[in-house]
Amino acid sequence: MRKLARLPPPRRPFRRAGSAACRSETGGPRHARGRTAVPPDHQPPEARTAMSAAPLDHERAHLAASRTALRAMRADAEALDITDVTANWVNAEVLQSELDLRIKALADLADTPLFFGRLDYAKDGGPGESFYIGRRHVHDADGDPMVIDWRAPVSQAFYRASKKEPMDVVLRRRFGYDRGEITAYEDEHLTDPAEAARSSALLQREIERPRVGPMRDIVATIQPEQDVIVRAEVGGTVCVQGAPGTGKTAVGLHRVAYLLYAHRERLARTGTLVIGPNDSFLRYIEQVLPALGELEVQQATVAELVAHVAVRGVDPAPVARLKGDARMAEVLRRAVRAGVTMPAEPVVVVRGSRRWRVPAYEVEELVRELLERGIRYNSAREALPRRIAHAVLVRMERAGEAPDDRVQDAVARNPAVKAAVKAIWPAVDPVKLVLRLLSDAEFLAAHAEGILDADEQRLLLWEKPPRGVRSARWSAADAVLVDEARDLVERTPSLGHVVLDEAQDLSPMQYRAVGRRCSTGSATVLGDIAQGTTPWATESWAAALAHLGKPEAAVEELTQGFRVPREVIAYASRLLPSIAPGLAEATSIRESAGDLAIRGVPPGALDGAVAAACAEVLGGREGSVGLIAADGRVAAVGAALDAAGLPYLAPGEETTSAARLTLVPASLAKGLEYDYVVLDDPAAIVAGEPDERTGLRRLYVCLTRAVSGLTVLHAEPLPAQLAAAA
Ligand SMILES: Nc1ncnc2c1ncn2[C@@H]1O[C@H](COP(=O)(O)OP(=O)(O)OP(=O)(O)O)[C@@H](O)[C@H]1O
Repeated sequence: MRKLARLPPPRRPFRRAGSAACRSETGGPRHARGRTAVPPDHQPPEARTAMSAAPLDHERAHLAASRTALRAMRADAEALDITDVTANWVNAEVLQSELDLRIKALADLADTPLFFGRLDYAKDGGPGESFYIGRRHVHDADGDPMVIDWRAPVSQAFYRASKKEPMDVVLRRRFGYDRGEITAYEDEHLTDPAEAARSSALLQREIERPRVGPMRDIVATIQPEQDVIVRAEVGGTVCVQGAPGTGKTAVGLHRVAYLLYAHRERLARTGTLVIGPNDSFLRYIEQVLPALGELEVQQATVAELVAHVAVRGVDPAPVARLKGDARMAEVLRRAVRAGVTMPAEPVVVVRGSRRWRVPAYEVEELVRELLERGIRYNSAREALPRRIAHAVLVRMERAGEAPDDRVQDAVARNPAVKAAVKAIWPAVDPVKLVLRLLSDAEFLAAHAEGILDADEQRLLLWEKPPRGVRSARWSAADAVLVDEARDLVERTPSLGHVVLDEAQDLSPMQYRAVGRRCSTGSATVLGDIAQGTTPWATESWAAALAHLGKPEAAVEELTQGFRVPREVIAYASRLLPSIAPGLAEATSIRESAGDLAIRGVPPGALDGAVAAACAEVLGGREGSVGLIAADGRVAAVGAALDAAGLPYLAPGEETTSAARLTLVPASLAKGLEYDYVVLDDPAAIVAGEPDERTGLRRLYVCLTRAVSGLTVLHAEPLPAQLAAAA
């Protein structure tokens, strides 16, 4: 935890009340107890035979017993008296807070199924062991498992076993729930050649459940290709390229939960961090890990990680792009060491009646050696006095003295040595250094020579140099430069694991900033090249991973889409040839037709039409509704909603069954999803960005936020790439 102290204070610990009720209220169709939740005519014969009451009663009894066992585990934890086992109050405090976390983690959430699956194995040709798979481990009074944690090795087969590779499983059973009660189950006999492979209706129902509130966990329905990423080794960095809605964020969060389970001690020491693009996104995802019992994960934006200066300025795109260029790292490296000056005078140390003289050329050798070793600036600065002291000690020994370590320490602290070190290796303030680089043309030229051309150097310089650190209008990219300079001076502590979401938007210098926070750990890098909407967005994962310092990372691709209906993703994918020519269109597990409506309206009638479309959707459908509009149109459509008497939320505010409409500026739509999306004026969204490709990418992001349907309204002609589809 010490290392985490360098991060901004823990953000909203993963806690929030109020979503549970709304989840159960929108938990899908209601069915009588004991009946499967899947309409009978959609069921294969195997599922229908599984509807008989007896097995359901058996499973419900196991659920009730598991709940009782969980309550007993919690009561045990609450009853623990730690006064006798702790040596002092500090230990007691630490132990008590761990205990409190455990008690919290053992809470039984009434509407969250304690287990969602069952695995049966065979033994000697007869029935063998069977395991219930759930969100957390539950054991009975004898310590025998009632429910196995989904992250345990045993549970892997639940996600990966198939007819082709049954992994010794004879039966996989999935449970359907309604408000915490088992209402259905579905069996797959993996070793039965007569049973045809089929897709799971329960799985489909779970995936298609209307969305309200923050992101949910997907433990019950993780897909085999996702599971491979979730359970990848902690030592290696994994990069996931995936089209919108393929589950990248979900996979990243479940990976953290998995790693904390499999390597809890190590990661508790070193820490884990989830990095997201903005605050609304972080609020949207913040409940997933607590729902999985993980409360100790930090989350931050890149801007928060590098908040060493107050950011008040905005760079024009070409300037920001240049400041984010990896070449800036070399300019900074040179500038940080610029103050190192070779000595002109010997160092003379007086001790008692003797004077010891280390000639200038010998001190220079020591300095050069430290420079070549490439250690951090301050480490070298700390090492130099000891090196000089060592040179003095050698002379003492030659003169017949027998100095010990204490003498070396004393010499290193001698005023003459200190003064020499101060002159040779002066202290560097990273903020002042960057300030000087951006305001002093000569200083910049001296260190950028051969790296940046004259035009680039001009671009970097502030038009009017600020008077000091406080009055400077620092930009977001400047803060990253300061972070780099700080790391050159003193090593940034590394965490055990970092999940970097929406990674495609980072500049090379931002990748470096994230990379130093996992330099001795590993990372999960998630993104989609087609959704890159910054002027410096990465064009290739190989380049991004190299800047991150993890060039060896494996790049996996997810192509199965869980969010966007087929018709909508096909429409949005019309943009792909213009925005990311190499990328394939995502598939969709959502088949239903009629999810897409494109409506042209007369000029002047757009605002009213948009409000009317929102009212129509709110009246006719359940789930959340997102109205996405170009940032410059938000005020106008907001006024239209007000006029129509439609209250709305801002992104990141939690939707509930009573407040389902959110007005989302296009710039904040990334990573979010809404059950139904009304999209205002695509042309304005494109025009809101500095260039057409970025505009089309922004539009691609906005078009792919919908879970069950999308209505596009436009008064201006649609962008040519979309018009073809319309
Ligand atoms: N295996 C799964 N089972 C059920 N739902 C899933 C599964 N995988 C993903 N989802 C759901 O699909 C939706 C999209 O997932 P997610 O936001 O993680 O996708 P993404 O790839 O990060 O999208 P984007 O690129 O748009 O940010 C979420 O609601 C998520 O819960």
